[in-house]
Amino acid sequence: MVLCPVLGKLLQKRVVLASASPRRREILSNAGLRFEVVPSRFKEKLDKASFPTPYAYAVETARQKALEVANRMHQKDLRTPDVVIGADTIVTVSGLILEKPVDKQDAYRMLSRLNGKEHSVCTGVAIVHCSSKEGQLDTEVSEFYEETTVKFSDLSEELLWEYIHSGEPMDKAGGYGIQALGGMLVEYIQGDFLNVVGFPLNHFCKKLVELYYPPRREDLRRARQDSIPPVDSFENLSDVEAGHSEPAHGEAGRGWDGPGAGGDQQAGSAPKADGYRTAEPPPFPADLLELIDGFKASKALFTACKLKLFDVLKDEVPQKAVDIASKVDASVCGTERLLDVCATLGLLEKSDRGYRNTESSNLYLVSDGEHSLHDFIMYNDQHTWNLFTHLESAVREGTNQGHGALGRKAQDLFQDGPLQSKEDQLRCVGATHGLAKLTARPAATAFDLSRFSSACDLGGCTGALARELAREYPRLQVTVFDLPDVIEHVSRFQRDGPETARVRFLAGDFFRDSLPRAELYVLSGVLHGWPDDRVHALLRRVSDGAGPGAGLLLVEAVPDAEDREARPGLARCLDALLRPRGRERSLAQYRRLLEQHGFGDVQVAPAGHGLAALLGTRVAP
Ligand SMILES: Cc1cn([C@@H]2O[C@H](COP(=O)(O)OP(=O)(O)OP(=O)(O)O)[C@@H](O)[C@H]2O)c(=O)[nH]c1=O
Repeated sequence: MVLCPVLGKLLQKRVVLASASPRRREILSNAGLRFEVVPSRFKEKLDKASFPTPYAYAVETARQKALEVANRMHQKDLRTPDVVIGADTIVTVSGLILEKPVDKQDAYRMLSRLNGKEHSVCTGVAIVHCSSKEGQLDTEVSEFYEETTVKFSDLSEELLWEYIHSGEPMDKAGGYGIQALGGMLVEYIQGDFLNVVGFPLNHFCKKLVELYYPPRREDLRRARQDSIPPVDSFENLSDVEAGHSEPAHGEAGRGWDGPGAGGDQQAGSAPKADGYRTAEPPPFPADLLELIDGFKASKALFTACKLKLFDVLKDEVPQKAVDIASKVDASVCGTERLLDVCATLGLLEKSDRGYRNTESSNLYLVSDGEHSLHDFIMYNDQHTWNLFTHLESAVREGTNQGHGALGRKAQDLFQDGPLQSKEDQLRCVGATHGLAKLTARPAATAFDLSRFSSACDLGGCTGALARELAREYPRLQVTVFDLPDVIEHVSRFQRDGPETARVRFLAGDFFRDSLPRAELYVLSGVLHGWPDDRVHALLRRVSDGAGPGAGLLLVEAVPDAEDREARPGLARCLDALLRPRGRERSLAQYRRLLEQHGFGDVQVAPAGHGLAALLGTRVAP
């Protein structure tokens, strides 16, 4: 029985596996393929340095292995095979290609390099379709590669030698066999297991589908227009429904021993259940597909930031993938793919000379830049990403009570208590700083605050807003009041400027410690993070400390109808559902809060990016 129908396409053909590897033979025969084995005599001695990437080397070696067998069989047998399959597996670590060890010392060197680290296993595969014309061999090669990441545990010398003495490493790329004793060395893998063992069966089947069931021309045309990759599933295919029996060769649709493949399917004219006739296909859902792919784009950005790709590329000089890969300690083929994705997303510029940052990436994505959003991105990767995996239960239960839909886990993510580690704290402070830099200026200039000579920014973090206030109002002295855990990290984010001298930092808890005296209190992005009882407690304290005529400036995201149509508003709307302790409030609710606590004459102004500013004046009690 053949689970993958496309393998049935090969049943009528003379298929040859050009490999001596017992693993490849086993994988393919377990899948139900019938084939002969003719090991290749091609010497694996291509000059590795002449290939732009390790996978290009593996693919070319696979191609040469298969072609050598095809040529030899054609000359000797006079009965040319229909299909010859060649493969080559290599291991790459820190830009170095490892093949099979030549002796035990070599195996030791390889395994020591892999010890405790991640590496890539890449298998190149070539599928050679052969035909004979007037005694001449004609070949058409299709090739691909698959990459899997493997992580080794920290292994002792003793264990490494014990493994080497078992004899297992000697005929295996990288000096180990994941399918046997070597499995014990491996902490985790990402990707196709069989690819590590020596043959990427899943990708092979997909490739056969591509060859034997090519997409209809109209789909190809549309896909090209919309730059959406074709769907690559090999399920639900049968000879009858596909109507093709031979592989297609690119646009030309050339076949080997039958009519050319790749032609259009017969377009029926009967209306289908969805109301469209097959001859008049519905509009291509490009926007929808872009939306479906949205999370991949975010994750690509997160990964590039995590690897600090943008730091490596902050100089103007373009760099090649291979150099970047070694600087970020990642596989060349993986890095190259990620770089290409970043270029497609407009985060990098790609030219013949290599890759380099765009202006905007230099500004926002380099980790130590003044306007860096690196910490904010990392925060999203580590916390928000996880949080959003709970969206379905939050929506089902419709609660943001913390112990409701999300349980303790989500509470931990938004840290009700003290932040867990210094590193976490620093990241949170950096994330807040990056965001505050974006919103500080419009918030500081939403109203004329020149009548105040002192201000206190409660929960003002690194002082991004405080500095903008001090810059805008030359006689204003600003105190930033925040938790000791936050103030501790503030110096990391300070830049020199004439306003610096008028900004001071004070550590304290605004729910417990006495608040500094000031003519203007500022609460920017604070209240939405607290439930009503805490908000009232805080506003009562501010109100008690404020003399008549003192101001209270609130800056908050306000979910009014207009805002919800904008994307940031949408995201915040979902955030609010997921946050365990905070609360979304309308403009009217914030206004009422101010008035309830003795701040009258409330003015409202937009503060940019979906934020609103409210300024109330303390009336005499
Ligand atoms: C990482 C790993 C590799 N291998 C074997 O390593 C050989 C690679 O060498 P190759 O040059 O690609 O193939 P070959 O064995 O020389 O055969 P050939 O195709 O004739 O060149 C293949 O055997 C693979 O299974 C395993 O069995 N398990 C593993 O975890």
